[in-house]
Amino acid sequence: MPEPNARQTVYCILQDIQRYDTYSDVALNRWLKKVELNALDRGLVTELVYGITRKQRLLDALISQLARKPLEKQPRDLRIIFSIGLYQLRYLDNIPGGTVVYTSVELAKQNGLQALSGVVNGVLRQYMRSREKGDPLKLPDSVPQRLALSHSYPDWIVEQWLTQLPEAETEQLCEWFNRPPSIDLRVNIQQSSLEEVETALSEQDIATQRLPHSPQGLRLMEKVGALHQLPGFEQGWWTVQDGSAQLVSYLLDPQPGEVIIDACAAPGGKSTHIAELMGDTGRVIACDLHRSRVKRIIHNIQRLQLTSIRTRVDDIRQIKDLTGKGDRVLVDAPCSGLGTLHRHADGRWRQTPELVEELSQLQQELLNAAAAWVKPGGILVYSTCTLHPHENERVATQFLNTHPEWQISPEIPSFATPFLTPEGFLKVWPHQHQMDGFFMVAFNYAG
Ligand SMILES: C[S@@+](CC[C@H](N)C(=O)[O-])C[C@H]1O[C@@H](n2cnc3c(N)ncnc32)[C@H](O)[C@@H]1O
Repeated sequence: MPEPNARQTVYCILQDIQRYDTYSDVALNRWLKKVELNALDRGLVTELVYGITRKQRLLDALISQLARKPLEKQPRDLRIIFSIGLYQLRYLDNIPGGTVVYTSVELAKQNGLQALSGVVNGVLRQYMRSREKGDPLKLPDSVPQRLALSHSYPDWIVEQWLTQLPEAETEQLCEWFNRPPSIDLRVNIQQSSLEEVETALSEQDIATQRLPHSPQGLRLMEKVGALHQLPGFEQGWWTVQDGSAQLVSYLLDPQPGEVIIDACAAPGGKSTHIAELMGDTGRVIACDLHRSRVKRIIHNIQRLQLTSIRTRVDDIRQIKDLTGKGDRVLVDAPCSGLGTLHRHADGRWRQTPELVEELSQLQQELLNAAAAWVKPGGILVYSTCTLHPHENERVATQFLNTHPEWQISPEIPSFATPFLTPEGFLKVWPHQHQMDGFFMVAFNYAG
């Protein structure tokens, strides 16, 4: 392998992603551990890998428009070099065009594409020339395709959003998910307080802002390095959890001494929040299908020094002994993650309408199974971090249609008003509320 520098590292990472379908974060972390780069170069590698992964559709369209041969007739590794060059020219204003062309041509020479280095030079220079007359990217007329291409999403995702939002808002949402994600903390009120965490962070010059809807929430206002090195992490003063995910436990509203069952609990973000809200009294039963993921719950419980949570590895559809045992039950279901696309650079390319339908079926089964665990008079909360109605509104409506003894809880907590839909569900839209996309609903058992 040629000498590792930032762009060569990006090339190797994108090759791994392309050849072995590796997740972008997995490939990035593996390579960043392997090569020695300074902080500036690590930042550039991260920006290029995530940025190119997100913008691959747009970059492919540019390559097809600028190169003589269609994309599928070019060597696969050439696409990587074009992408690295074009992404820098289009999005990284601080890197001079000449540097981008030179380093891209060098990449071609060093990676067995010597014969094509002239093509790399030609395509990148052509992009720079045509940009002087306007955007070289040609866009289709149809609204969904235009939005999908110009913000680099698959058509079906944008088409889906357009069924729920006006065009201008859909565009805002597309832009929102292309921005770097913010990081929110949830303060563990058993071990610390908002004020204590704010002070400890500000002593290290880390600015925070309180979250308007989450009483335990703080947003980090600038980029920080390794989160586990921040003050209070080892002592269990806080957990990383987005503001919208924090709302779920408030909707569940657990009371001290109650029995709460968290049906899909790993890695324990909501189970631990529930235990904190109950003052670590009563019992939280945290179930999950995967043993490896349950280990992560246990790890989090230990760090947060909570004693009221018991874990259980099981497919919740097979569990019989919890029937009628829960005062409140949470189903934070596995989902397509379409509300957290800003956190997963390849999320938009990995999901498909078919997978959404499979998930919708599974979600229905999980909700039906967990409903049997609620005591008469109890509460059942269903939540997801997706914005697809087939995983949200449709699952909830189908549940109500097939379970006449359940209704949407008529008591709407005051924090919930901004998110309330006409049907009585709560939906957090990122471009409106500046948080991850989330769906949640509380049901009352009247039986
Ligand atoms: C969205 S995640 C839960 C996140 C968690 N509530 C939190 O806040 O940290 C969904 C979880 O459902 C689990 N799961 C999927 N199918 C399941 C099943 N049949 N039974 C139990 N858990 C399941 C997955 O392993 C995954 O950990």
